[in-house]
Amino acid sequence: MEGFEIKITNSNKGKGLFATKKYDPGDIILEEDPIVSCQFAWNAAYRYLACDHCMRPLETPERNVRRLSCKSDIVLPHADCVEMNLDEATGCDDCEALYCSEFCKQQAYVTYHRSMCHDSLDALHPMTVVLEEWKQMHYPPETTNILLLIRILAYINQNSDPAAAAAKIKQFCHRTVNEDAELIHKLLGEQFAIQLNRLRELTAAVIDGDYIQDFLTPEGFCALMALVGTNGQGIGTSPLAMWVNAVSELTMSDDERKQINLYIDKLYQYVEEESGTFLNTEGSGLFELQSACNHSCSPNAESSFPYSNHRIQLKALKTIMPGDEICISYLDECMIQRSRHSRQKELAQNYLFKCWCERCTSQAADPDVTSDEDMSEDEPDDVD
Ligand SMILES: C[S@@+](CC[C@H](N)C(=O)[O-])C[C@H]1O[C@@H](n2cnc3c(N)ncnc32)[C@H](O)[C@@H]1O
Repeated sequence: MEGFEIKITNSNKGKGLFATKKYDPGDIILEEDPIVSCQFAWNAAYRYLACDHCMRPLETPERNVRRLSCKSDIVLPHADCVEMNLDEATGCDDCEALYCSEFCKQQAYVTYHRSMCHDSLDALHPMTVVLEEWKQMHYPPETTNILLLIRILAYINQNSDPAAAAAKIKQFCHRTVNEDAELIHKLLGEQFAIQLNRLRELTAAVIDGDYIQDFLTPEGFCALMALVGTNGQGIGTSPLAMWVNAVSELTMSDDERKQINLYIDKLYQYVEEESGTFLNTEGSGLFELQSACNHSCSPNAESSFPYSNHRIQLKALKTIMPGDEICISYLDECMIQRSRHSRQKELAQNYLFKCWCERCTSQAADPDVTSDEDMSEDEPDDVD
């Protein structure tokens, strides 16, 4: 590892990512492909077409914007500024999995797909059953992903050193049995114990192997679900965003630029009217380095997916000095502006931890953040 290391922060936050050199704003800290990733089941069900391995969109920006806005007559200008290479797309010979390239098809096959491949038209196949049942338990937005969990198990099974692969997975952030159960309760709701057991049985019917037995016991499966819930990194790609980025790079006159920006605003308005905020090809992945990155309400780094696939990039937002902890925000831009009380509530509810970042623990007042919404919340706010 160059420029950073993973070490224990303190007993409240566990491990963290620390700089070993100076980074200036905009510097790339790391880039990484996930151990495994996959698209959310609901996202795929709504025909957000993506490579089954790297999540690269498999529809053109024009087709994407037509589908999301329900306007079949939209013709995007400068459509050819986005290179999609859709003619390189290829399918698995035995099931319905679609890939953006022969490379992804091979990567998937050697990493996890060989032990999971099934005829997806067979409604009774255990894989189809587990995914259908998962979809009934989870309507978008999804917080975790049963297919990701099965891919993790398949990755262990297919690894040339399965014992080392299992040990690597066990090193991801995990908690006590009770904390895991609390997290799953939160993820699945009141029926969680029954549902968890059902998912465990269905998963065991899909995949089996000597080195994954620990993960298929009731406790082991609960811990694995919690591991996916706390370490699974959301991945989002969008053909429309690819087009918008590519258009912003084109040389044009000020007047043309003004026109195209107005046109883009209009497109997003159409899309929002029909599809709300459900715009991206979404899924999650398990990243070895990125998952060591803790949350801060005053982050010094941010992650993104600049290649429109599952490869993540971590970039400095501020100057980071050697020895500093590198933190991202798990909260969205709007939530991060709100008071300590609101942020803590959101993190406790959706991520099940009490935030020990510097902004939350500092005694200094932070008067910039009280919004009307904060003030109308149940408790008086301890404005930071
Ligand atoms: C993706 S992991 C980050 C790495 C983790 N600290 C570890 O030891 O592996 C996310 C978990 O780290 C902990 N965490 C992250 N940011 C935190 C913060 N600001 N305060 C307290 N705990 C935090 C929480 O337990 C959270 O579920």
